[in-house]
Amino acid sequence: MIQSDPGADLPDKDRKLSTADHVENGLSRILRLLLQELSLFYSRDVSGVSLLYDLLHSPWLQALLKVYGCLQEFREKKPVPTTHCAQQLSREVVEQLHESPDSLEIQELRQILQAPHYKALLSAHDTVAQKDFEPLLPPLPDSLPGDEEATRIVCLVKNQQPLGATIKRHEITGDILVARVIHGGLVDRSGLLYAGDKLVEVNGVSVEGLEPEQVIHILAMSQGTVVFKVVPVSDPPVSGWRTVHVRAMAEYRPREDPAIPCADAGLPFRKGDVLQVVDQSDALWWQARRASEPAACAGLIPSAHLLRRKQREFWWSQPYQPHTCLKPSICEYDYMKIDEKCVEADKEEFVGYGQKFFLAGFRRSLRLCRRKSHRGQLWASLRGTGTGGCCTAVGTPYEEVARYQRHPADRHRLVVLVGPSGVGVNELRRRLIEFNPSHFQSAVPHTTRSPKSYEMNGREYHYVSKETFESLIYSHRMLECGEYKGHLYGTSVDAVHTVLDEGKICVLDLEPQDIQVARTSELKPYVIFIKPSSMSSMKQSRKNARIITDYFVDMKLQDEDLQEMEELAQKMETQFGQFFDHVIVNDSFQDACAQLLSAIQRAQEDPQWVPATWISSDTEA
Ligand SMILES: Nc1ncnc2c1ncn2[C@@H]1O[C@H](COP(=O)(O)OP(=O)(O)OP(=O)(O)O)[C@@H](O)[C@H]1O
Repeated sequence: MIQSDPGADLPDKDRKLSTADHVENGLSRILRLLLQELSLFYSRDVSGVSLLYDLLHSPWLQALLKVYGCLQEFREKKPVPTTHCAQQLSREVVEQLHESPDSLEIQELRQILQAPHYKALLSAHDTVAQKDFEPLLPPLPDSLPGDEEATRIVCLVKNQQPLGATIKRHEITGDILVARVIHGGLVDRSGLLYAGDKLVEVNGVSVEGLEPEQVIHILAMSQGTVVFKVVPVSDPPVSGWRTVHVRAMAEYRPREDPAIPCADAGLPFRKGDVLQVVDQSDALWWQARRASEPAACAGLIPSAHLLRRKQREFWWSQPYQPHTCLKPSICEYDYMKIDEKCVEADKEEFVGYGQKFFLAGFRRSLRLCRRKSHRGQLWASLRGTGTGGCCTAVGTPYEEVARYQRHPADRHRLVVLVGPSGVGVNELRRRLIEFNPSHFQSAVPHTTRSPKSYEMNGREYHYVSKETFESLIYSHRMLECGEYKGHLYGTSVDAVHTVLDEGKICVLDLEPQDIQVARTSELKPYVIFIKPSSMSSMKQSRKNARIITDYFVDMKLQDEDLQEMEELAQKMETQFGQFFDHVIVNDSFQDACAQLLSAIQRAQEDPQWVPATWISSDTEA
């Protein structure tokens, strides 16, 4: 039917037409011929042909092809305008029509020629014909004083957003200068003002001798278009900064900072927020936006140096407080006393998938040793944290981060659960492992106490000598450790590796002050904070809950315990929130379990922000 050469099968007459006219109306012609051929099939009722016939016959396609044909024709002809002054010609015609005898046709023609859209059409025609695309600038005056500074007039149309620039007064000259241009703001997007430009006038008002606040007032009062007269800076700053992503390890509230150059331009952030730093050209104030809002206008944040200084000042201004943020345990009540047997006798076996599984790392002695405020001199001295607790008061304010997505062939990331005592960390971890023991597992802890008759080395614990245990601490192979009833207990990095090397996901619970020890490129931990729900719903959901303390097991939760749990959770978040990758509120068990499962899946499969050093050490390795 249709060949690549459309004229090949045509009779001679048509062939001639086809070559002669193909520029003029090629496609319409092909369509017409196609329709002719289709009409044969159409009359024979061949299936699908009617659809094609109707489509090709449709008026819109015909009109489109006509437009296409005309455009092609004019493209070939390269038309030149008959006149460059169609408007003038039209005016003359209208005048002459006034003098002509009146008739309906003349009235109609006059109306057409005087209609605004027709006049606009002729105006556009003349502009194109005269190639008049540039605005005409007035000629420069002949006698320009030699010392006159070149000025620039900048017009900006204000919308609801701020202009996105700050100004300052030059200390010596008193000039009002643009101090900084905020990335992504109106001024930045206009590309017309730069840091260092000198303001001469704002909306026709001279700014000479004015204070920056007075200039701001003029700007605030102006509506719509703002006109600046500026002396441009001789070398506009070139933005050559590499954009970096950082995790805020501290909190910042610009409204409460009297030192910020412009509180409105400040970007508030909380611990753990990931920020994209777009400008570090100023030693004190950087520009950043939230990583989750890449299109947003940037805001001012203190530089790392400045924030560290602020942290130090704040720290010294605080009255001395013993580190009460991590209480050893919940209050004691007169329930069943712990004896040596119940300390060790947690439910550690279960049957799942037709197999018998053993739950290591759930023993009460291990959990109790974690809570002891006295965590051993050796551990404390190696960690440099005294008795543990609020060690991160002054540290790196921003941690550089990068996107990391685990390769399916790589070892799984360690999953760390953290939460105040009694919130349900243990129960959630136990349920997770019972849900799929071939996928989730806990690490087998170490202890210096001797094994009981029914225990097996490497099952309940790795039983080691005190010397071996201490050498593990010295060589930084212990993730956590504590002392209980004169024995050392702890979890080693190697025990975690054993689980990971089996292709499983290792799920640990750690005290928050131990998270930093686990934060290595080797383990790439994903930290989930388990948070208590509101007091009222906890009172409902925890009616049958039982907790253990330093002295009692199966203690019923009282209102004071719930209150204490809530306070402790707040303290943990305030102090260690920067390390939490995810937060789960443990209200209903079912929901919390489902959230835990999906968070772990995301951690292992989706891209996540991790410290940049984890990635660089991977690349170097
Ligand atoms: N969402 C929940 N709804 C009802 N009960 C819960 C919920 N979460 C936990 N519990 C119950 O609360 C009690 C304490 O839980 P769990 O032992 O897991 O706390 P924990 O955070 O591990 O603290 P600890 O380390 O002190 O044991 C248990 O009896 C548990 O069954």
